[in-house]
Amino acid sequence: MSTDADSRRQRDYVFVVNPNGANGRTGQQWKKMLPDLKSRLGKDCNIREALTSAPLHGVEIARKAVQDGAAAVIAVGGDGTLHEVLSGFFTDGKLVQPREARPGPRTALGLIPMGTGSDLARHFGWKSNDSHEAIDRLVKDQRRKIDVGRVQLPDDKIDRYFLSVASFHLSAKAGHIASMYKKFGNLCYVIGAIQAFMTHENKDLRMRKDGSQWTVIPQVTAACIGNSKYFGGGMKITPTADPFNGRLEMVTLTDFKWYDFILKLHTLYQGTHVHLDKVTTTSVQTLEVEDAENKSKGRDVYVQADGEQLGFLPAKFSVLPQELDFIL
Ligand SMILES: Nc1ncnc2c1ncn2[C@@H]1O[C@H](COP(=O)(O)OP(=O)(O)OP(=O)(O)O)[C@@H](O)[C@H]1O
Repeated sequence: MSTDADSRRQRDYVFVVNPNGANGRTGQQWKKMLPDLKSRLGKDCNIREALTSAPLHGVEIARKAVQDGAAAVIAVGGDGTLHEVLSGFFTDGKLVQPREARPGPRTALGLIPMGTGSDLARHFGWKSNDSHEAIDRLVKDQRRKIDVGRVQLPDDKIDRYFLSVASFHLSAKAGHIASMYKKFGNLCYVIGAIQAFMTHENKDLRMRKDGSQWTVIPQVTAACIGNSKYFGGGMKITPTADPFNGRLEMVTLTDFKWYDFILKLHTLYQGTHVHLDKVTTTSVQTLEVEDAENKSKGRDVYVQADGEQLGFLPAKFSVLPQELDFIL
């Protein structure tokens, strides 16, 4: 039997805000939008505000909210904040359960996009930094089960999940460098790519797709595993990825030289790079990857997901099909 306390808790909407996102703009915009949010949503649910105090704090806040039986946990910030909140929903590849069984739908994930890149918002055609549009979505509360990508690294401290794109080698190193230049807005991704290329070497990597035979892929420049289409602040890197089809789209760039990037950069933004000779595409449910030259100790092939640097190969990528209620 449900109690008054249960039904109140079911209506908790927990907003996980990164006050330092987008160079501090997220915190300012959040303060501005709060009165509108309270007046449009506050009648039907309890608005709980939780500001992150450091990287990875968002994982903890989200996990506790799911365990407490919140109706929704909403990431307020960029793809990095969304990545943390999403990762709080899972442990060991399974959805975290509420401490006490309760009636009603499971906790849903929502997003108010206010980051630098906001690549997941781009996939859905949502505007970044448009609080009115974001509140509309929360008020309508249309939920759909979305696929969730998972990345497992032997050394990573936490379980990692992604909704946009995970990748390794040049793209991941570029993303890592870009994160240090967020004050330049979307230009940070160009700076990241140029700097990463200066010390980059294409590498032979061993890969195993969907549990089949291991194969060496020679001279890999970068490989991207997309649950949705965009990364790097608007590059349409996995142009046919669909977060509702139960699979991940993999795009591998091999044997790229520095001048290929200059000549072909525009194709990455248009999504037409998949037609180039040095690019292959496939769809996967799991992918295991290791450095063919230096199987266990190599710390030079970077791995990222949703723009967050996670560590280095070896890594395993997989999809949890239609696992999570997402507010569209
Ligand atoms: N309170 C905090 N102080 C410092 N860093 C934080 C804090 N909370 C979260 N972070 C870190 O800030 C990073 C970036 O956050 P976020 O994604 O919200 O903004 P962004 O980088 O500007 O946007 P995008 O990821 O869309 O480009 C994440 O790596 C996250 O771990």
